[in-house]
Amino acid sequence: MTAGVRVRVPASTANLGAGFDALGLALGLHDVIEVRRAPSGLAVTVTGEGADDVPRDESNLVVRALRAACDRLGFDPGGLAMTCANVIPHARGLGSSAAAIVGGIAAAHGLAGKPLDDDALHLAAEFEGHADNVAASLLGGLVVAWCEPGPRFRAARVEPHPDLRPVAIVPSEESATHVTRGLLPAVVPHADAAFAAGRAALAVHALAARPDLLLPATADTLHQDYREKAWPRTLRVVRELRALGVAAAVSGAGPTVLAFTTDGRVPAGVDLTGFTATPLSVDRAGVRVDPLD
Ligand SMILES: Nc1ncnc2c1ncn2[C@@H]1O[C@H](COP(=O)(O)OP(=O)(O)O)[C@@H](O)[C@H]1O
Ligand SMILES: N[C@@H](CCOP(=O)(O)O)C(=O)O
Repeated sequence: MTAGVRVRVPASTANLGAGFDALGLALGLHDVIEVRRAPSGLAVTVTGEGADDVPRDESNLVVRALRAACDRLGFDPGGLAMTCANVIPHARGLGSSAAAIVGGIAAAHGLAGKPLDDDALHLAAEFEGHADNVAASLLGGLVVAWCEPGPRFRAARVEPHPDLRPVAIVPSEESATHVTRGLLPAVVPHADAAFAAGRAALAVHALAARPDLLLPATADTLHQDYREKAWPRTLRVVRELRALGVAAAVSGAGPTVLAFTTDGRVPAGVDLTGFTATPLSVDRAGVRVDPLD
């Protein structure tokens, strides 16, 4: 048991085209959470993203995930003083909720002196409802996530190609993931499912070994068009970039556009008014937990 922990947890982009709920990539954009043991009670301080919105009590997502992980570990942390320095934009499709959940679970494991394990991934995915973002934040790099009967969430990490330079093109407006999941149909045509299976498999190969195949690899038939009415400008940017040969896709549930490049550039000629384009690195390490004095 330690006096406190510092957790650094990466953002993520999910789906990567047609890999709906299955593929994720960790990004070099990190929230930092510090949790110290205290005699009693709960004190939460939040700076940066969500500072005006997120709750400071037991309903805070980081705290809820931390408590759930402590329960699973049979560990009573006592009182807690937590500070969250948030950088990942909220409700933009860059996995802020997944990072909050993984951050809370990682803090619990750090305080209890237990390594992160497969149960931590399953718990995080249960919280989030799907494993693609949480697996990326937990493991780093490129992840393939799936769910076994039980249900039991699992994921495998794949080393991304060293030349990958993602660019996040982030609009100012927000879009809640649960809202745009509600726009998805219960069934899709078999031909669309077959298209998506091929492209998602190709995406893993392209992101790991063949960046020259990223354009066909990031085409989607499973979610983007169904969600268009939530963020029409996002899909316009995706289509314009793809027409210019850039492997662009909706990041997670949107509204951010993710351009999978090898030079960190997006071409001039696409109207990005209202968006901010930020080149990012790929996070290869996943969540990091360090003891505090
Ligand atoms: N660091 C955080 N601390 C507390 N709550 C958070 C944090 N990050 C995200 N959330 C919660 O998750 C919501 C965004 O989740 P979601 O709609 O899934 O979008 P995203 O694509 O950013 O994960 C926020 O509005 C907030 O309620
Ligand atoms: N597969 C999920 C991914 C959601 O990612 P987020 O970053 O938008 O939370 C989906 O498409 O709903």
